[in-house]
Amino acid sequence: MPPAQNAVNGVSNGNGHNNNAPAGFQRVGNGSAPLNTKNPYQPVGDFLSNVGNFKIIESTLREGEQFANAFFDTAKKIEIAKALDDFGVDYIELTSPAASEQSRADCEAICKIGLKAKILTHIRCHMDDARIAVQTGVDGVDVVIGTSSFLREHSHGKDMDYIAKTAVEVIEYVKSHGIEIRFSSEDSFRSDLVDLLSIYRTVDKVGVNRVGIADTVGCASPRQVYDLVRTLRGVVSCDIETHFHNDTGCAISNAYCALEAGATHIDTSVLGIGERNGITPLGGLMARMIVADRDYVLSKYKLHKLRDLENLVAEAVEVNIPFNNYITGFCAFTHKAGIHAKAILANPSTYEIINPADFGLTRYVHFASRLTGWNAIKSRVEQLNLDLTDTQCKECTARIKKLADVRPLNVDDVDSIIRQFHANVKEGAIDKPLSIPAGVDSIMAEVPEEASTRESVFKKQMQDVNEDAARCC
Ligand SMILES: CC(=O)SCCNC(=O)CCNC(=O)[C@H](O)C(C)(C)COP(=O)(O)OP(=O)(O)OC[C@H]1O[C@@H](n2cnc3c(N)ncnc32)[C@H](O)[C@@H]1OP(=O)(O)O
Ligand SMILES: O=C(O)CCC(=O)C(=O)O
Ligand SMILES: [Zn+2]
Repeated sequence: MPPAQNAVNGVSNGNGHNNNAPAGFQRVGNGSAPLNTKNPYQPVGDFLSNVGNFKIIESTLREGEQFANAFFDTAKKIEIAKALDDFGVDYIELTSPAASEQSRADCEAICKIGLKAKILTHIRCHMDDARIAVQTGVDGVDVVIGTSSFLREHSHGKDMDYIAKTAVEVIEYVKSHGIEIRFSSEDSFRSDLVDLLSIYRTVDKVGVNRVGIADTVGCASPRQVYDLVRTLRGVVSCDIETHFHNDTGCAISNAYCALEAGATHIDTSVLGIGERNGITPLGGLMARMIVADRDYVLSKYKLHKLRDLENLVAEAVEVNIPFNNYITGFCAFTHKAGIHAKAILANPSTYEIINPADFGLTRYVHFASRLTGWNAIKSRVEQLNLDLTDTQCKECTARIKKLADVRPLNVDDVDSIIRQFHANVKEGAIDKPLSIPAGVDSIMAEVPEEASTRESVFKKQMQDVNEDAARCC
């Protein structure tokens, strides 16, 4: 193992977890955390908060199928359902069996696999859909109907009295088949609050298992979410599910605020795929929640399967994983600036709130740039099993930076400078000018201006780092 790995792995956070979490990091919400330990990242919590006790309704096979690029054949749906189940999601939501003959057949097929996760299907608030749904073998039915004036007028044309009457009919019918039932108002945040609370109270009284709040157009802010969920928590006794679109970039924070306010279930999809730019991504939610309650998240979800799960779905819908994706983006755990690199090598908690190892991933120190510093270069020198004094490392770093001021470098360039510098030192010829490493010119010639190509060049460099076993830890 290269010395730099020891340097990083040897750090203790002093809280009894070998997790590189900030000192004093403590679990909250389970009654086991010492009350006198203050954790600055501790969620704002009270007895209604479910930040440390939530369930995931995974909707890649329902909301995700509404993503513009999605087409899942039966085999792919089964593969994704099994992967989600293996990851540990609590529920898997499937497209309405009323959508098409194949949707119905696929729903039945997935119900027969015998997964641990409960299987749900998602239908309109209509007896015709309910009749089809209960025949599929699902564990639960998610019923939805728009309650905002936009949707009441332009989508289904029904008033609140009709909605309440039909909702009660559908709920009682589904319940009579011994199947779990959820009632949700579509476009909840643009609906009248009195209408909303009234319909939720009605369905709660007839024994619905969950009510759902949906930010269908992605307009809600975290504070609005908190307020609505907290108000609803005081009105119904059943569970509260929430569903957040990401049009204005709040899907993860809204999910988190919903849990703080007392919601019990969060809808997700892998990579956030769904209508328009989608909903709360499963991986992003995991990133948020592991910071809030690491023990709970690790006890429920196989986080090291996240990358494969995302790759599976990304391939199925023919998209790339974004470079800045939560957790699995190619530079999510790469540290570049010298100040960061030095501190990371001393203790990863300095610049990381999430431990990549929790997700089976690795952190990297990027040292082939003019922003590098002698500590990063020293670590690389040690990885290369060379011996240079600190003063020599500083001199070598100065030479690397000089070249990096002129052109982009890759790992081979830096290694070549280090090796040549080392050879000169051993020859006693430290002042000998370094020749420009072979290949730099041709590498430069291959680097066009577009950021996307730069990303792929950097990606390749990071792969090289990986292959060279130059991992930080
Ligand atoms: C916000 C969301 O993502 S909700 C979930 C969206 N999911 C889907 O739409 C599933 C895929 N959809 C489909 O396959 C089709 O739209 C079907 C089978 C559901 C309906 O198809 P069609 O009968 O051809 O109707 P179409 O799609 O053109 O219009 C929607 C119909 O549902 C009605 N409707 C819309 N929402 C609801 C609702 N929540 N509850 C009851 N009826 C509704 C509309 O009034 C309209 O019926 P109408 O044409 O008789 O007025
Ligand atoms: O059923 C729900 O709660 C959500 C439906 C949906 O996808 C939405 O409103 O965006
Ligand atoms: Zn949605």
